[in-house]
Amino acid sequence: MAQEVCSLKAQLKEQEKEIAALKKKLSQLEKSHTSALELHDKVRPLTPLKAKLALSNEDIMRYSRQLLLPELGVQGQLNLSKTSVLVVGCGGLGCPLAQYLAAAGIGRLGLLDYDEVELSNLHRQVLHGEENQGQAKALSAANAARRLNSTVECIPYHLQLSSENALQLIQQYDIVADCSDNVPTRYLVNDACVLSGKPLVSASALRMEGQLTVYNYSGGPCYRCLYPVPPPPETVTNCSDGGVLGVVPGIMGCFQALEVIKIASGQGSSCSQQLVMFDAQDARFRSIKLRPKQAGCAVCGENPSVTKLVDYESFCGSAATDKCRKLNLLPRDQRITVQDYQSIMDKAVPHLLLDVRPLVEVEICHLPFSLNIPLSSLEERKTEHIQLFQERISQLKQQMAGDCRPPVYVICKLGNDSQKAVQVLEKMSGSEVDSIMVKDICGGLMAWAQKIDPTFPQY
Ligand SMILES: Nc1ncnc2c1ncn2[C@@H]1O[C@H](COP(=O)(O)OP(=O)(O)OP(=O)(O)O)[C@@H](O)[C@H]1O
Repeated sequence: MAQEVCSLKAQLKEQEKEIAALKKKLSQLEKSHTSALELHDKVRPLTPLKAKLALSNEDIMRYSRQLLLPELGVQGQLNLSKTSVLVVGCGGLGCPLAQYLAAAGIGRLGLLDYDEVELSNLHRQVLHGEENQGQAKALSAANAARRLNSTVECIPYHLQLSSENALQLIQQYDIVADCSDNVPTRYLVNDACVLSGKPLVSASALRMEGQLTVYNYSGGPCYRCLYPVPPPPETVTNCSDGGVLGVVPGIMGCFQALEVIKIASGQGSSCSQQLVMFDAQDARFRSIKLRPKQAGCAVCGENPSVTKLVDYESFCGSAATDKCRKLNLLPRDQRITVQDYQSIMDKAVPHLLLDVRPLVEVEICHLPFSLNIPLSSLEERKTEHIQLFQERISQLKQQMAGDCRPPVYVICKLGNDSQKAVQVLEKMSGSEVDSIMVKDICGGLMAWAQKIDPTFPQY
């Protein structure tokens, strides 16, 4: 009895400790979530930004190292303090951009993003920390910018920029920075900037490369002058498909901040009608002259056909929130679900599992006993890969000891490349390779991770 009481008391003590730790964590979380900034979930009119007539002693101390530059000086700093900038997207580009604009003393910073912070963002979205996971990116970025410089007015917008709100929002700012990652948003921001007469500092980053230009500024072209027609959605790669080294958007976001600061302070940008390209592999910047403003441009030309914002998702054939595009290339009977494949595995039905991802992804994770032949090798009919495939099919045939066609199940990350691989193999079946029965596994390894094996890594 006494022993039982002792053990219960010990358990109680342990639980009290856990409760105290949880209370501490809760209060820290509450503090970080309510830290002074009001999160805007719709567009409201802003009061005009007050122009500073002179720098305070504190301003002089804070900005002394940049005030010493003849290119900036006191007037340039005062100009910065009366400029407002809207940052569209608080991700890989938006974070470094907002950080340097806040540090440099921009007057007002609108930080807009519909998304929340995730663990896979942290390698490049440097204003967010581990404790911000699940928090609105706009709020997390605004809190971080304010910690850096509390004299900057930061306005977090937790909303998606759309045809309904873009003009009202953009009209309230002096300069717009496009830090988004999708084609419909690029057209939307461009058109809204042209219709409101605002300069647009635009950048992008993918893998080991980045690009930057300034649109709709000092008589230069707009995005539509260069790209009148959107690219087919299936040709567009984003960071979650193609990957990106965190430093690359870091460099491009800093470059955007530089151009914004030059425009805001009155020095002007030399990136209008110039495309700057950064190659991280060669550590090289190159600059090419772009075509000038086009008289026939649909939005900034002489007789524009776009005089108000349109439906950009229909125009581009993709949505701004499409994190991963799902293609539907095959009929239902050529596809199986991850549950079907699990039962094939459980019943030990003889088959070949073909993983068509690039080797770099297979090294991150793969299912056991899969054969890796990247889609590109199949498309190019790489001899050594085709031979390897043939060998595995012959082994499978021997194992099956019948005259039916050996089943091949094709898998990739999301179920898009696997469908393309099925189409390639279908064409090869019976002529270039032995006759096979080939099917795609719907949703790929990410569906496997979500529906079958929660311990399988999601990347
Ligand atoms: N129309 C839009 N309105 C508001 N925010 C947008 C819009 N389009 C894109 N964004 C935001 O722009 C940011 C772009 O950041 P980034 O390119 O680093 O991609 P990400 O979506 O965070 O990353 P990942 O693709 O790895 O999930 C994202 O946070 C995204 O939510």
